[in-house]
Amino acid sequence: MWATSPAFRRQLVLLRSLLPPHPSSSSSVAGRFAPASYSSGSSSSLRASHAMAASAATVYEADAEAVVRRITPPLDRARHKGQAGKIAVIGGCREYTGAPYFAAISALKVGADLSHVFCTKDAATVIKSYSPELIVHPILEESYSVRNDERASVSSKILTEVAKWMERFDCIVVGPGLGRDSFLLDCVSNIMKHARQANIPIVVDGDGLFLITNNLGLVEGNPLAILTPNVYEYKRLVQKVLNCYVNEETASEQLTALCQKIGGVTIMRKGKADVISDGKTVTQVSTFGSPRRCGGQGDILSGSVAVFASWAQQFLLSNEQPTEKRVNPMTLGCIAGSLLLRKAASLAFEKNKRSTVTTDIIEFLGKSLEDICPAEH
Ligand SMILES: NC(=O)C1=CN([C@@H]2O[C@H](COP(=O)(O)OP(=O)(O)OC[C@H]3O[C@@H](n4cnc5c(N)ncnc54)[C@H](OP(=O)(O)O)[C@@H]3O)[C@@H](O)[C@H]2O)[C@@H](O)CC1
Ligand SMILES: Nc1ncnc2c1ncn2[C@@H]1O[C@H](COP(=O)(O)OP(=O)(O)OP(=O)(O)O)[C@@H](O)[C@H]1O
Ligand SMILES: [Mg+2]
Repeated sequence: MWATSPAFRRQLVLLRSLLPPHPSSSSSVAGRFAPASYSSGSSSSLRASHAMAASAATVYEADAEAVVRRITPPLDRARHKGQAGKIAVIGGCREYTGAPYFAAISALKVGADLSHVFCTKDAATVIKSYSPELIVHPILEESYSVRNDERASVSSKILTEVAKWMERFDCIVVGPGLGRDSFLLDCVSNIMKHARQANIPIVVDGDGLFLITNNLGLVEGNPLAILTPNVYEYKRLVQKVLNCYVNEETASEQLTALCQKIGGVTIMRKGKADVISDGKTVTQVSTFGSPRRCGGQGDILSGSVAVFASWAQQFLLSNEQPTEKRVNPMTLGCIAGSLLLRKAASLAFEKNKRSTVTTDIIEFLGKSLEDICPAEH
């Protein structure tokens, strides 16, 4: 049984060791963890359901605020530009310019220093006009703009152009507003392979999930890959990988199985609660956000997760925990990103009610982070 396995116990210890000591510190696991359904999400430890004796896919309610506080780097005056993170979004085509913009600007608003967008030429001018803060590379091409006999050379030119930048990025987000053009997706597959070789963490969302669902080799066995499926994207993944339908009664087991079958990846299944697994533990963030389901919230999430995942990696590296004792930084990134989006959505809804849209939520990312983790303390 996973719940009683040494690896499971190690994960519990790791999650605890990352977080600050609990005021009512006790050696018992029960003193530190509580069933997910009892959790307010505001204690200083990660809470779990049914403690150690629980079933294989026990779901933990993360103390997401503690995670955010822990991994967010201080605003150290000695730091230079770039040290708080350089993020790239691969997405943006004729149809979609909002999604890559939301993801890239959210990365900046959360605290990254630089945010790039690699998109098609059609999308680039539009995205630039939304914001001068973003660095926009109009390099992707769709089938309609490339002759058959030019495809190989255009594809290799695109890869060369992105590869020039790749090593500088702390995380890339593949998919928001990417579209599903076959030539463009082939080029993006090459970019993903290159990112993997360079050990760059990668958040796969939107049409990036469409791409990998049909080409699992792009993420198989990659511990630096985070998949953030919505309800449709999850359904497609489960059907493709597990060859069955989504079953809510065995939801956490199914999520764990999905991660294990793909191998090594972290998956955040978005919904009423965001449920996160790396195939070993299952954690959820269920802090209430907003009842508005306007399009684009997943894009904010992917940009935010990219920043937090890179901060979590840095945090764990600089705190020198032995490898076998490390919490998965990708999981921490998902937990933090989910909480921040939900807090911002809640504040935006309080102000705008039914008219709340994605840009309103982005406006509150700063305040939400400030409330949890003040810039000056
Ligand atoms: N403001 C913006 O720019 C925003 C842009 N956005 C961007 O939109 C893109 C799609 O993401 P989404 O979330 O709408 O697709 P999703 O929920 O999987 O599917 C819903 C239904 O639609 C269908 N379908 C979708 N795409 C299709 C296609 N190309 N061609 C054919 N069918 C397609 C799909 O059908 P199925 O695939 O199941 O057959 C399902 O039934 C993605 O790049 C995202 O980032 C969003 O982030 C929101 C804000
Ligand atoms: N039923 C729900 N109740 C509460 N929050 C939800 C619900 N569904 C989604 N969310 C929140 O909205 C965020 C975005 O999830 P959603 O399923 O809308 O993604 P998406 O469809 O990929 O979004 P996008 O329109 O950006 O593509 C999730 O992180 C989650 O916090
Ligand atoms: Mg989406």
